[in-house]
Amino acid sequence: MRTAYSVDTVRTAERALMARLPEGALMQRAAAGLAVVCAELLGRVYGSRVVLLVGSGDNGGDALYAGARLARRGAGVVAVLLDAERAHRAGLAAFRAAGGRVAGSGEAVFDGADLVVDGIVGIGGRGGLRERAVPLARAAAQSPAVVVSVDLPSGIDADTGQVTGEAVRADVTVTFGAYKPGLLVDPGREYAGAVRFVDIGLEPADGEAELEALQHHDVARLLPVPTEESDKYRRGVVGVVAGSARYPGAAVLAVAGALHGGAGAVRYVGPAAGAVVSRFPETLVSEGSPGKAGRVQAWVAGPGLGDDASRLADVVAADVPVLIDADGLRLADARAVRGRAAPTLLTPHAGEAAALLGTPREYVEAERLAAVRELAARYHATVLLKGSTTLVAGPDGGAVRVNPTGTPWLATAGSGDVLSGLAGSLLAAGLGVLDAGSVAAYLHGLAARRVSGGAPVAAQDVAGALPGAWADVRREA
Ligand SMILES: NC(=O)C1=CN([C@@H]2O[C@H](COP(=O)(O)OP(=O)(O)OC[C@H]3O[C@@H](n4cnc5c(N)ncnc54)[C@H](OP(=O)(O)O)[C@@H]3O)[C@@H](O)[C@H]2O)[C@@H](O)CC1
Ligand SMILES: Nc1ncnc2c1ncn2[C@@H]1O[C@H](COP(=O)(O)OP(=O)(O)O)[C@@H](O)[C@H]1O
Ligand SMILES: [K+]
Repeated sequence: MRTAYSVDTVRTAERALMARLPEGALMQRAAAGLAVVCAELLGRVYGSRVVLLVGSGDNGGDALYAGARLARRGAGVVAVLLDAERAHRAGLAAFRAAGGRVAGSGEAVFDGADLVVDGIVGIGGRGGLRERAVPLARAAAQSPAVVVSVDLPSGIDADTGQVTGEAVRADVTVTFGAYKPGLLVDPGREYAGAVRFVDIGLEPADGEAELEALQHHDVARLLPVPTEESDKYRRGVVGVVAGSARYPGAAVLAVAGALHGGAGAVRYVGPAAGAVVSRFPETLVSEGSPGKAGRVQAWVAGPGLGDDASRLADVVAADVPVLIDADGLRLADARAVRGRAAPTLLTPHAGEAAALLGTPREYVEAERLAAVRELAARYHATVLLKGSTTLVAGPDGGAVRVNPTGTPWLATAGSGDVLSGLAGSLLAAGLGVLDAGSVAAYLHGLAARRVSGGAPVAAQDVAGALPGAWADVRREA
């Protein structure tokens, strides 16, 4: 599991570690790691040209010490100081002693640069970039040089990933001691480029993580795998309430996802039974009410219902885990959802989340982490917020899961229906609700990447690639 920690938690861990180490040791560890990554990116350090953007805090200090290391190896390193009076004193002295040079005012430092090191501001930053730093961020973006951000891209909020105004766009971010949430959650994540982690010995307290990202081995451990004793009922039955005369395809896609989620059988209840069976004859179909469809271990309700709320109340009243998606989020009775005793998983995209919260969509997109937590608390439900960064939050606080797989090619009609079916099937197979949501998002994203390879994908191809994604996870874990 990869974990990310808030600035407060990082600061506490930093103080504890600093108390045990000689002064300056932590910054030396950070700068050494940063210099190693810079050297790797340069290929040949000797004769290369490096520009440091140096703010007046320790983030600038890291850049200066790393610049000193590169200068000693024969790079031509020039530092642009945002505030000459307040630049990290010892770092600047070391930089100069190593042959580094401070840029004069108006000097065209970016011309011919191979690498720009962004040490403007790190976890001490508040708000978007200050005015004086903005032209530097723009010039770095326009230059062909590789941009490396120190700890995090200057201007992104470390705790939330929010970007207010301008921020540095990095090709690579070298982060120290702990991942920060803003590196894993959009929009900040997009500014960070590839994130490299440098271990400086920091040990944030157990249970303090803000975010968790599953990795292959975590997912492999959670996947439901049948044993000798299994039969289709013991593996779990998932019920799908989706589709309408107008949107039969949503039912087909949700069933496609459900068939690949590990449940032993899929029941479909609704008016698209004909379309479902002609595509997936293995589905058990009925047209009446969900309450009369036979036993299931979890329900998926909502995709493609249109305005037909008639089958929802039965599902919301069921005493098994229920996933509510798409039209179901609009149609379900909020009080009944909040009052459920069995686990509930809501899977809105940003627009649906905004409608549930009564906020503008822009708020959800800018502050995904706050939005998903707020929704989970308000509905006493686990919430999977879809989009460029998929987050899954439980109703009782605790770390939010952030999905590390996926591709923007997933933004295609019907791919959310596949995800609902998949997650519902994992619920029916017995996974906890946070695990079912995050494992589904992981496999879904992996399947999309597998099938896309940089080209457009259709939702049914994502469903078709799910078995391959399972196999990859189990083989590579
Ligand atoms: N944690 C660890 O274990 C380790 C941490 N280390 C490093 O220390 C870094 C944190 O250093 P830090 O605390 O000195 O703060 P930092 O990020 O340099 O920012 C403060 C400066 O930025 C300014 N400023 C503020 N907002 C701004 C904005 N929007 N736009 C522009 N400027 C802005 C602010 O100005 P002021 O408000 O004072 O006028 C002040 O001058 C951390 O990220 C990591 O790199 C490693 O060395 C070792 C291990
Ligand atoms: N920019 C993006 N990058 C990555 N994944 C995305 C992006 N936009 C949407 N997705 C994913 O695509 C899927 C779309 O689901 P949804 O919005 O419900 O579409 P539909 O209702 O048409 O099925 C979700 O899994 C979501 O996380
Ligand atoms: K930075």
